[in-house]
Amino acid sequence: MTNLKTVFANKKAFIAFVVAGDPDFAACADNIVALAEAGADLVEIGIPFSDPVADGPVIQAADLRAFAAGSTTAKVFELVAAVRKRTQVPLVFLTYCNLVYQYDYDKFFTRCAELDVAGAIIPDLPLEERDEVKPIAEAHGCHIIPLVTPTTPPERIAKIVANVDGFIYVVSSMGITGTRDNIKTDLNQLVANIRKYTTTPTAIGFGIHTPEQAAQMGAVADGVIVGSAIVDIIGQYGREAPTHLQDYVKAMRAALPE
Ligand SMILES: O=P(O)(O)OC[C@@H](O)[C@@H](O)c1c[nH]c2ccccc12
Repeated sequence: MTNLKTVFANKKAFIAFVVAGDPDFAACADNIVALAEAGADLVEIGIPFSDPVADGPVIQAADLRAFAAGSTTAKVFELVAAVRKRTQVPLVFLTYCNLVYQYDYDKFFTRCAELDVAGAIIPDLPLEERDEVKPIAEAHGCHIIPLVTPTTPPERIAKIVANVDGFIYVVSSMGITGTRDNIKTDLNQLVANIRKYTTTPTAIGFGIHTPEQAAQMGAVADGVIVGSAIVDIIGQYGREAPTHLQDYVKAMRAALPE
């Protein structure tokens, strides 16, 4: 099983997000391989969900393309199996609570372990319910990646990051996913608050799309996460997406601090 520590070892991490099955399963596998080859250190695979409450229009549209291509959780696991024949890039899932619950926690993380998926980001899993699933994930060697937002109070940050490894997802801004030109949160302060309680790496996501932002956010945290900008390239270029994705990832990676 991939140790997520390696993702952050001796470098800032570039983390790319795609929606599984967007625009179809074959193209999605090619896109993930292209992202990995261009230097993405970790790929977040979104499992399409009918009510993606934290997602903006770009990712919602990708979910719809994936559903039109016949996406189901079982097919997403098949996609990962196909991807695993082509790349060993570290992978995590991003999806919502109900989907994992419905698939069955133990079955879900058993499959993850078999396919070397290092964990899951579940944005609607509250801290209060985390113990329902975290021990099961960990029994399979998988991480539950927690999220900290600009309004999370310090006492709650302490609880959220306790006994967590993998990484901490630092949400840059309130609201939903989507590119933003202005990120106003004091992320130095937010990351400093997190680092008071843990040495687990941090990665900032939500809104990041330009090399300038990658440079700025990469100076604050241990990694940056880009979703909507990548999904937008996939939506725009279809089958031609891989070369465009590679150019984009190379430019973003090059902008990250050493
Ligand atoms: O799309 P953005 O603004 O680049 O943000 C990253 C994001 O797409 C990815 O991590 C993500 C997709 N869906 C989410 C739901 C909640 C939190 C994070 C996510």
